[in-house]
Amino acid sequence: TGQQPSLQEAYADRFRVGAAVSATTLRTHADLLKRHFSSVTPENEMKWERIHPAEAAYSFSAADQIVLFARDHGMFVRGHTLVWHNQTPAWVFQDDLGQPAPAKLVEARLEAHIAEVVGHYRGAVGCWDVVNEAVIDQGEGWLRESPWRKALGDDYIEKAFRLAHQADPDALLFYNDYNETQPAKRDRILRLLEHLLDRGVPIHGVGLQMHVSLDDPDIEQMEAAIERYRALGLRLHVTELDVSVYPWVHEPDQPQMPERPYDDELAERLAARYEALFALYLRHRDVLENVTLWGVADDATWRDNFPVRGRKDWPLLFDVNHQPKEAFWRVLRLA
Ligand SMILES: Oc1ccccc1CN[C@@H]1C=C[C@@H](O)[C@H](O)[C@H]1O
Repeated sequence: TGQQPSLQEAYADRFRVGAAVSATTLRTHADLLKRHFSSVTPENEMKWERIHPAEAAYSFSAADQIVLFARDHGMFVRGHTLVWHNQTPAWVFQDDLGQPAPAKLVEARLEAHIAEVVGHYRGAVGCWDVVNEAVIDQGEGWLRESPWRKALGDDYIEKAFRLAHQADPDALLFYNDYNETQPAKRDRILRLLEHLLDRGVPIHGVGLQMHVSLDDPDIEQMEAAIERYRALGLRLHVTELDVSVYPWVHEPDQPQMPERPYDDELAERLAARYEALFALYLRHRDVLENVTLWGVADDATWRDNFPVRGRKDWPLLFDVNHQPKEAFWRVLRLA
């Protein structure tokens, strides 16, 4: 990476360029991380199932490694994520007989978790994805029927934000979601954000996951959504950008595209897509402060197992040998 121009230096006066990391990729991808990124997000190490595996047991060591690496290299840290319906252990919602725990017990656990985790990283984590994916994808409702909502009702979201703010008044607090530019879901997210803002809830930004494919969603749809979110006066972060070379098939009964090789045609289509995405982000750099990719290189991407387990994907800026792809050069030249 010595001779490579630095991506985060090229974008330094536009927005931070970040990457999701694990305690492993901290080592295996260290050179690329140090050279090209100015923000890191623990991909899994701060999720409830990892950091608070049992009621009386917190496990900070893996996330601490990431936070210390970031501190050593002057990188911003995005905390991910305090309240989510996935990767949260069942004990949180159960009493000691394995029955659904009463609301007061679940609320006490929420309070303890946020106080302990946000308190532990106070001054080291610059912002938190306080609540992840609380809004439904399809259908007529609004909020997802998550274990949190079942136990605590709709205002678990407000509670989580207020608890996080109490634990670290200086941390910026974000709501994070995916399919966030799809108009119907966008409008449900906007309804939630307006509800929180109207109630004076301490929320500072919206996290746009931007898990996209080569051709969808289109830039116009994304820009229309960005215009709506920024109109609320919130900061924007792109939090989990990756560009799958496969179409996003939502319907479980629909066939998924079979694995395809990463050839020159794909390399060019991916490069053009990344160029269009970063041009969009640059148009909104006055409120878009952080663009984080959900990984560093194609040898370590969650997309190899979602939505199809074992189907190789090629969604990031560096290839399986940690070399810059055409997409990297096109993004760099845009700065
Ligand atoms: O949770 C989902 C469900 C369906 C589609 C996409 C998502 C995206 N969900 C993201 C992806 C990977 C995880 O590591 C992140 O924590 C999560 O925010």
